[in-house]
Formats: sequence, C-alpha cells, structure tokens
Amino acid sequence: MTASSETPAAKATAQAEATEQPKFTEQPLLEVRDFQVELITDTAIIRAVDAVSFSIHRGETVTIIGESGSGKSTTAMGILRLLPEDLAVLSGTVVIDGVDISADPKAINKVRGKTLALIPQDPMTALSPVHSIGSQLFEAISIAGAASAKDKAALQARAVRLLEQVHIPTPEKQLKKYPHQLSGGMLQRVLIAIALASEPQLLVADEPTSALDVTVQAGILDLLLELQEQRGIGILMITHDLGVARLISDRIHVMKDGAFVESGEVQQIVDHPATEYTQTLLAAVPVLGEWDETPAATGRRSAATTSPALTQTGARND
Ligand SMILES: Nc1ncnc2c1ncn2[C@@H]1O[C@H](COP(=O)(O)OP(=O)(O)OP(=O)(O)O)[C@@H](O)[C@H]1O
Repeated sequence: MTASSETPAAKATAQAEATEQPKFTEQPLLEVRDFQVELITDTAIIRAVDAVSFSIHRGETVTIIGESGSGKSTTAMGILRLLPEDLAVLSGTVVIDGVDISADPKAINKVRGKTLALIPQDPMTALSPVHSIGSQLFEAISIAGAASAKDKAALQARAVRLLEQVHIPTPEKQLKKYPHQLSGGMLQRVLIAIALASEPQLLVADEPTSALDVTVQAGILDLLLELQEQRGIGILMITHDLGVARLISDRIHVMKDGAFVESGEVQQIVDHPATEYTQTLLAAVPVLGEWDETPAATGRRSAATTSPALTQTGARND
C-alpha cells in the first residue's frame, strides 16, 4: 500500500470504486473523478472539496452526507459550475451524461437546466416573490424548449401537467398565485415542477427538505422517490440528515473536511458505520422506542418520534 492510499480521501475513493456495482453496464449519468474545489478568500485558500470521486446511474440516488461546513454544497455547486469563477478554482473530471464539463466548462450550458436540474434548498427564497407561480413555471417551460413563450395555451397546458405530476391540487388556481400565498411544502413542489420542466435525467437536490416542517418532509421525499420510479431519474442528494439519507439513498458518501471518509451501500453505512464520524451522524437520528402504555408514561416515547420521514425510514430499510 502506498502512502497516498492511506489517506482518508484515497481510502474513500477506493471504497467508492469498490462499491460501484458491476450491475451497471451503461454509462453513468454523472461521473466525478478527483474533483477538487479551492476557494480563494482575502486571507486564505480553502480546499473545500478534496479529491472526491463518485458516480450516479439512471434510477439511482446517491447521497453526500456530512456536518455543516463539510463541503457538500460546494461539491454540488462546483459540479453544476455555479460557483463564482473568481472565487473557486476547480480541478478533476466531471462528466454529465457523456459530456465532459471539465474539458470544456462552457459545455455545462448544454446540460444544466436540461439533462440536469437543481432543486434548491429554501423554497421561500428560491422563487421570485413578485412573479406568479404561473409566470415562473412558464419561463422554465419556454427555456426548456417545451413550449414557445408566445404559445400561452401550450404553456398553460404544460404548467398544469407539471403541477399535477407533483400532486399540487387545483393547478389552474395555483398558477395565478404568488409564492407568499403557498405553504413551504407546496412551494417546494413548485420548485420540483420547475426542475422537471426540462425533463431532466439527473436531479441535484441540495437539502430539499431542511427548510420544511418534519411533517412535510416525508411527502417531498416520497414525491422524489415516485418521480424516480416513474422516470428513472438519477438523484444527487445533499443532506446533513442521516434519517433523510436512509430513506432515499442507494449509496451514501460521508463527507468530512472536504473529503469522503466513508462510502458504501445505504444499509452497509447504516448498519456497519466504519468511522466514528458516521457513528456520530447516526447517533443524531431519532429512533422509535417502545411505546409505554402505563398511565404515568402515556404520551411520552423514548427519543424523538416526531418525523414521519424517520418513521418511514425504518419501514423501508429495517
Ligand atoms: N463563499 C465562501 N467563502 C469562503 N469560504 C467558504 C465559502 N463558501 C463555503 N466556504 C467554506 O467551504 C467549506 C465548505 O462549505 P459548504 O457550504 O460546502 O459546506 P456544507 O457541508 O454544504 O455545509 P452546510 O450544510 O452548512 O451548507 C467550509 O469550510 C466553508 O466555510
């Protein structure tokens, strides 16, 4: 074993490669190799992402999980080339559906908002407050080339269809509303509808439920799973929440200080976490305890049992 292969990043890369299942024979939707992001600040150069490698195939959800500041969002935004060029220096290889973005950075314009779409973190701020839901959807539809900006009937029909696909009731009425008139969960569904306007093959979801109540989170995750099942979409999920990761992922990469410290199938990571860091993330996930029916204890469960997402997590994976 060489010295470099003993570093956590090198070990995680080897582990990630070992867990890339041979079952996939087709080209991955996303292939990331030795990806690195250095952020240039006034006082220092920060290596926010340090040689990460992973891939996502059709119909797969791959999650990057880690504590705040571990580099998850910088990885996702770097792949999407959404970091300011004067701040971020990128290296390594990123191939999206066969298009090598690293060799030709302008090529990202051929895939972003087309093959690949982003579901942002906070639905309250991601939409324009001064434009109706309809006009924001119409814009996404015409940019995607699914209908001409002049063909109002086609835009309306497509927008209604998209809202139906994300299970928004009375879509015609909702199109006339403004973001402040909808709940956070409904707004997140609108953002997913906007992302779907281009019929993407790959969704990048950056903490898509972290701004939502736990009662709403499960519905959004269910929707993502449903869309994936129907369309075979690949999903890159970014989260700090192992409960969310357990529910939705096929594979998990655990990130710490810009590098993957552990990679593997969801069940392997959850049942046999190899690092103390992952064990800490696991310990933060509430588990269902025994229900104590004695009068003194009625209404009290051990640990937190509030999140339907976490309850379903157990149902799916346990
Ligand atoms: N604009 C910036 N200027 C300087 N440093 C930054 C900037 N954005 C991120 N960083 C640094 O890069 C590192 C990775 O941050 P990043 O936001 O990717 O982490 P994260 O895991 O997504 O965290 P969170 O879950 O809180 O968003 C951190 O050390 C952070 O301080």
